[in-house]
Amino acid sequence: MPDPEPDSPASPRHDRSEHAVAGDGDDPSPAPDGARLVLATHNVGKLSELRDMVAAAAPELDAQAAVVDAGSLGLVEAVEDGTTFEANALIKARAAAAASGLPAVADDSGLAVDVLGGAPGIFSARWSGTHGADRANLKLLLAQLGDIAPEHRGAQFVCAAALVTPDGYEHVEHGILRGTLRTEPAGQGGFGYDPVLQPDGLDLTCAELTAEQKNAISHRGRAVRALMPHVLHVLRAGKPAEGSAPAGPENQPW
Ligand SMILES: O=P(O)(O)OP(=O)(O)OP(=O)(O)OC[C@H]1O[C@@H](n2cnc3c(O)ncnc32)[C@H](O)[C@@H]1O
Ligand SMILES: [Mg+2]
Repeated sequence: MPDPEPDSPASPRHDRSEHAVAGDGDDPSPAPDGARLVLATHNVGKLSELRDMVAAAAPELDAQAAVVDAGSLGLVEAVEDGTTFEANALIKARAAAAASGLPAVADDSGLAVDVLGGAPGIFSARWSGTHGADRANLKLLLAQLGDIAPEHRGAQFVCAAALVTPDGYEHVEHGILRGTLRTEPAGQGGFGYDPVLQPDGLDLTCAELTAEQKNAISHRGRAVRALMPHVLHVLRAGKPAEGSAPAGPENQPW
C-alpha cells in the first residue's frame, strides 16, 4: 500500500460540515414509519458493520425499514466529551434516543497501543488533529512507533456498545480484539486502523479479512453480540421489563 495521504476534508466517511453542533436547538427529523431502532453513528464503516450485526442477530426484523441511522435522520453529532469509551458511547446513544424518540445503539471504540499506555484510545478518531482523518491518523501512529520492535508492538481494539431507550433504560457491553501492529499498512477492507492491526493467531491484518471474518472476532462484534439480547428485548417488549434482566431470544412476533 502506498504511503497514506491525509484524508480529503470532503471524505464521505465523515462529512461533518453538514451537521450542526449538538444542542444548537435544531428540531430533529421525525423517524420514518416503521423505524424501530437508531444506530447512533456517523462513521459509515462502523455503520455497515453494525447493520450486519443487527441483521444477523435479528433475521426476522425488517432491518431495511426498522433500522435507521443518525445521519439519515439528520441527527447532529453529539459532543464526545466523556473520558472513557463507555461514557462516550452513552453520550451518543442518549443524544440519539432523545432526538429520535427511538431506542438507540451507539459504539465508542478505538485502538489502545501498549507502548503508548493505551493511546490513542478515546482519541483514536482524531489522533492526527482532524476528526475522521483515517489515513492521517494511521500515518502518524506508524511514525510514532517507527523504532518499536515487533515484540513490543502489542495493541488492541476496544469497543463499548451502549443501548439507551427514550424512557431511560441504559445498558453497556464491552469487547476487545488483541493483536500486533504492523510497520506498514496492508489490505483494503474495513476502516480506520484496520490495515495495521494483525489479530493474535492470524497472519492477516483486519483490513485483509472479509467483513464477516472481522465481525466474528472484532471488539465491536463481541460487544454488539452481547448487547443484542437487550436490544431484542426492548424491541419486542416496547420497553425493558422492570427489575428483570432482558430475556434471551424468544419466539415472539415483531
Ligand atoms: O462517533 P461515531 O459517529 O460513531 O464515529 P467515530 O469514527 O467518531 O467513532 P469513535 O468516536 O468511536 O472513534 C473510533 C475511531 O477508532 C478507530 N476504530 C474503531 N473501531 C475500529 C475498527 O473496527 N477498525 C479500525 N479502526 C477502528 C477509528 O479510527 C475510529 O474513527
Ligand atoms: Mg466519534
